[in-house]
Amino acid sequence: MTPKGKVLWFTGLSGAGKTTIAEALHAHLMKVKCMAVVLDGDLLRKGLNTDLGFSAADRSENIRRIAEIAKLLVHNGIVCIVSTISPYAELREKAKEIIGQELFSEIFINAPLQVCEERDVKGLYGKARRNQIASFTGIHDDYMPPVNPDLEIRTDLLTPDESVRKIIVWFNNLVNTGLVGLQQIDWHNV
Ligand SMILES: Nc1ncnc2c1ncn2[C@@H]1O[C@H](COP(=O)(O)OS(=O)(=O)O)[C@@H](OP(=O)(O)O)[C@H]1O
Ligand SMILES: Nc1ncnc2c1ncn2[C@@H]1O[C@H](COP(=O)(O)OP(=O)(O)O)[C@@H](O)[C@H]1O
Repeated sequence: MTPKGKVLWFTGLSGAGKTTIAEALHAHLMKVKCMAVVLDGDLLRKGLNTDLGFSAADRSENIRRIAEIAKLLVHNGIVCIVSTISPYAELREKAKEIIGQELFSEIFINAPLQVCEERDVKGLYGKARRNQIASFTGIHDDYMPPVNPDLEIRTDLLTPDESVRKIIVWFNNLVNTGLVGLQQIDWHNV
């Protein structure tokens, strides 16, 4: 079968669990010899997207660039785990258009704002509440939850392990029904 990858597009508030789940899922996929990469918005903003801030226009450009990279990767049969807030429905629609509907799955990493704020992994919610950072998603800027995501993970109700397991079960089902053809690494024949 021709390998066809998949873009697993994680969306959710800061602190919802996107990075934690993306890294664990990536580790699992590599363990089972499936070529996978993580594109993390926060990390890309330190390099490729260092010129961008958090205005609506900059978030849109951020998502456009990430979607273009994901498109290149997925067309080479690579599973691409995208981990960005991508707060507006129109941004996620645009990403889906760039990548192509059948290669794109939207995964809502969902925890209520109050839970994310209590976690405050990076201290950013505290800073946002003190107005030390502007346009913070959930505080001064909107987050529009997906209406009909392909999968929703409630990280306030599940442990990180349970969350990753739920995605793996769902993903394995896509593979078994032929909707994803994996690019497997055969280290013995490289
Ligand atoms: N104003 C504001 N709003 C939201 N997030 C902020 C902001 N300033 C900095 N950060 C940090 O940037 C990370 C989000 O980057 P993204 O590229 O995912 O954002 S977006 O999709 O373009 O909206 C986000 O990372 P995560 O916490 O991993 O989601 C934050 O750590
Ligand atoms: N089910 C879960 N899935 C992922 N993270 C969880 C879960 N339950 C609690 N957490 C915790 O929530 C925090 C999420 O942080 P992080 O992954 O950086 O979020 P994000 O990338 O969305 O900003 C971590 O401290 C993680 O241990």
